[in-house]
Amino acid sequence: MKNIFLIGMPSSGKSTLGKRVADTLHYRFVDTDKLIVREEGRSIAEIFAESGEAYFREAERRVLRTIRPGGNLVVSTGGGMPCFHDNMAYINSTGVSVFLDVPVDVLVQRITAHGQEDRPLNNAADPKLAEVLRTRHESRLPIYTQAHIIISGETTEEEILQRVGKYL
Ligand SMILES: Nc1ncnc2c1ncn2[C@@H]1O[C@H](COP(=O)(O)OP(=O)(O)OP(=O)(O)O)[C@@H](O)[C@H]1O
Ligand SMILES: O=C(O)C1=C[C@@H](O)[C@@H](O)[C@H](O)C1
Ligand SMILES: [Mg+2]
Repeated sequence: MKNIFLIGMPSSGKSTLGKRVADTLHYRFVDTDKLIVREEGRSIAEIFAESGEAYFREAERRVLRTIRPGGNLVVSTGGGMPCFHDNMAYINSTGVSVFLDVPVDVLVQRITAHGQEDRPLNNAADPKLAEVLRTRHESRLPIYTQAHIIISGETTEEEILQRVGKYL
């Protein structure tokens, strides 16, 4: 039994699909953004504004290291988590990683449609949102593509289950 980590850009569906995969497999579900918010007693936007991004990235590093191999967990990571410290190496040694590679145009549509008030680095009101996301996607790809499994395009819970099953 292995942990399953979902990684990818903001709004790629890590939290939504991660919960569904966990329910189907009867695994526990962990969302690292939510763990940090609970631990800190404040929103991600507040953490960034009051303590800065470096503080948030350190909290991510710490929370990630509470996850041990073989925990039967589905972990939805924060969008930037794999790209800081040596988090991607830790993820890959602690479970199976799945990169949800959703096109940036789709991310923009989702963020604009649903609003993401608590996401300081992808603000729906930013007129340059598409440009910002495109640049970030490109710079993060070398890390995201270290995942064991890469699923390109909009995906489903079934596809994730099938690809993980085949990989294992
Ligand atoms: N496969 C999908 N098809 C259509 N909409 C989706 C899909 N997955 C997620 N969404 C929608 O996109 C939005 C963002 O999804 P979600 O919160 O799961 O992304 P995330 O990767 O966890 O983002 P973040 O990094 O900001 O936490 C939600 O409103 C969700 O309903
Ligand atoms: O892409 C990012 O760097 C982020 C994504 C979110 O999940 C949050 O972890 C936070 O808003 C930062
Ligand atoms: Mg999420």
